[in-house]
Amino acid sequence: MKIGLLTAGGDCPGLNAVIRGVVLKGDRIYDHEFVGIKDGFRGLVEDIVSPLPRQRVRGLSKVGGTILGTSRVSPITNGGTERVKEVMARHEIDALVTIGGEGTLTVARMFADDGIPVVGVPKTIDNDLSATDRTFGFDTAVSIATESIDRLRTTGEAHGRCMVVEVMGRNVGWIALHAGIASGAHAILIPEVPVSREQVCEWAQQAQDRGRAPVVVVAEGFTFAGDGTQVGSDRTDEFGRKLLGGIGEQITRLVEERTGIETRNTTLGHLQRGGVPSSYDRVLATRFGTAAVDAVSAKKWGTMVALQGIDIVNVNLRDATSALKTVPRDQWDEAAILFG
Ligand SMILES: Nc1ncnc2c1ncn2[C@@H]1O[C@H](COP(=O)(O)OP(=O)(O)O)[C@@H](O)[C@H]1O
Ligand SMILES: O=P(O)(O)OC[C@H]1O[C@](O)(COP(=O)(O)O)[C@@H](O)[C@@H]1O
Ligand SMILES: [Mg+2]
Repeated sequence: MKIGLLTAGGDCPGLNAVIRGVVLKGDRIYDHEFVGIKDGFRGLVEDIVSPLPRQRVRGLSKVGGTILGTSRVSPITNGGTERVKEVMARHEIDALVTIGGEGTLTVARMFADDGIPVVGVPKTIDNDLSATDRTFGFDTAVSIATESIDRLRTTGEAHGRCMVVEVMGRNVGWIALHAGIASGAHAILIPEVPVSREQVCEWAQQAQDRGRAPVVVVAEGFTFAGDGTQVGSDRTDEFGRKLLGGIGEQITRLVEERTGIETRNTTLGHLQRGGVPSSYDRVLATRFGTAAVDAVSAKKWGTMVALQGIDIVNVNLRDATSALKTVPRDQWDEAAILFG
């Protein structure tokens, strides 16, 4: 079989490990041939396809980013599945492995519905995909955020300041929750649980009153109770979504104005996505890659590889994309007992 690989959406530590896993097992066990599709769906509609022999994936499991490049170009609004079928036919591609988050996998589902042979691999630092217990990239992002918060705490303590840390998480607060718990934050603010301005200031004040330098971790998609609108700029990504960012700065000013505690904001941004994947993410990504090529070989079209417990399984793309995996309220409540 000739198999086309692409990575789409925001990049994520572990993408290269998946590519390596697919190609190595596909070459050694099934004698498949591989091609790389450049920059996600852009390469599929603009016909940018090149050979992906096993020599190209050497030593890749520890390399950040993606050798294939990524983008947020939509194939649906750029020629649709007819164009995709045309490019696949020109290169005699029998099947696709699409590696991406909920957006990419939604597109993969549309492809499968239209008869394109496709298997999905879930990726996201946000950990917001249903039907898989974990996605690779999340562990790395949480480690980077935790280490950063630990560092911010010591400088905050030296100056007696409140430190606000904005982490990624457009729709869900998994990174904020895990990094916040790991680093002992005094408040963790996530999109799933709007909180009032008064409550945030009260937590900061309580920590200060106990002689601590307050640490507030906020996911970029958090909104104050009653506000509803996420903070971002008027710029949009390639898919037209507002670029988020700025809630950390808003909280910083709020806490300083209302409590008088000197406060600083740090936005971690793309530091959370760059660089080498953790060993956990390398292992998960490699397992996903080798399972994906098994699924292709077994013609399990319209499915996605997933982690359930300690097993890698195949799930229907429809189940994986029907709802986002948000932080359950009781998990946030568990952490909130220690706030302030
Ligand atoms: N419902 C949709 N209809 C058409 N294209 C979509 C849809 N959802 C996602 N896409 C395309 O897939 C791309 C990847 O999705 P995105 O959410 O950006 O990344 P991720 O796959 O990481 O979630 C989007 O930028 C967009 O071009
Ligand atoms: O700066 P970019 O590339 O637009 O990405 C920002 C987004 O990437 C993410 O980390 C991951 O989003 P996707 O998984 O949808 O790519 C979001 O939390 C964040 O809003
Ligand atoms: Mg997405």
